[in-house]
Amino acid sequence: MTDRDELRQQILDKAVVHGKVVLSSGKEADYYVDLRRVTLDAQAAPLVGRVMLDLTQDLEFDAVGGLTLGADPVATAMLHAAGQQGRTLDAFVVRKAEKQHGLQRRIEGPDVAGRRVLAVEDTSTTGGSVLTAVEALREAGAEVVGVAVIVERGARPKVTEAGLPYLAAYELSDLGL
Ligand SMILES: O=P(O)(O)OC[C@H]1O[C@H](OP(=O)(O)OP(=O)(O)O)[C@H](O)[C@@H]1O
Ligand SMILES: O=C(O)c1cc(=O)[nH]c(=O)[nH]1
Repeated sequence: MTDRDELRQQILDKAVVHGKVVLSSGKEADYYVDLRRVTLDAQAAPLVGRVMLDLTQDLEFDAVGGLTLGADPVATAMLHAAGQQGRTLDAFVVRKAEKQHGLQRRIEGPDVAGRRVLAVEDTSTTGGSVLTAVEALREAGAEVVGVAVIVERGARPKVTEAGLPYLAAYELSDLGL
């Protein structure tokens, strides 16, 4: 089995939950893809790193991250997978709001100013979360080269309208949703 097939199976086994849920946008849905159960899973997380690096191989970037919390383990999985391939890739975390104490940073990790960065998400539905991260990254002086998600749940038009390449490892149809 390829990494992509294996990760797809992990998502189906561990992340897809059927039932009424309220989404981040406030909209209701009949199913949820709880990718934290995959990105924080010992067996699945290394697959996340490799699949997402493979997905984004044509983009040039040297740091990866997104809006906390869903994006965080995606970024660190990519950092570790890149290291195993002999490549240096930093990660960062975009806070939902600037920290009020300490260094009062909105983006944590190595500085992103002047660097080419990739914005990631576990899943993107309206694109609101990832575009919030993109805005914060641009404000911090980073060049956002694209957006990559594990599961595309509807955000593609909004992200591409914003002029960014949008890559998804899986479409809902890949998961039978
Ligand atoms: O495309 P959107 O409509 O913005 O929805 C997708 C977002 O929703 C989830 O996070 P959530 O807002 O539940 O927060 P969390 O990551 O802190 O759990 C998910 O991890 C994405 O970040
Ligand atoms: O839109 C969301 O909030 C959302 C959908 C989904 O399937 N999974 C998730 O973590 N968030």
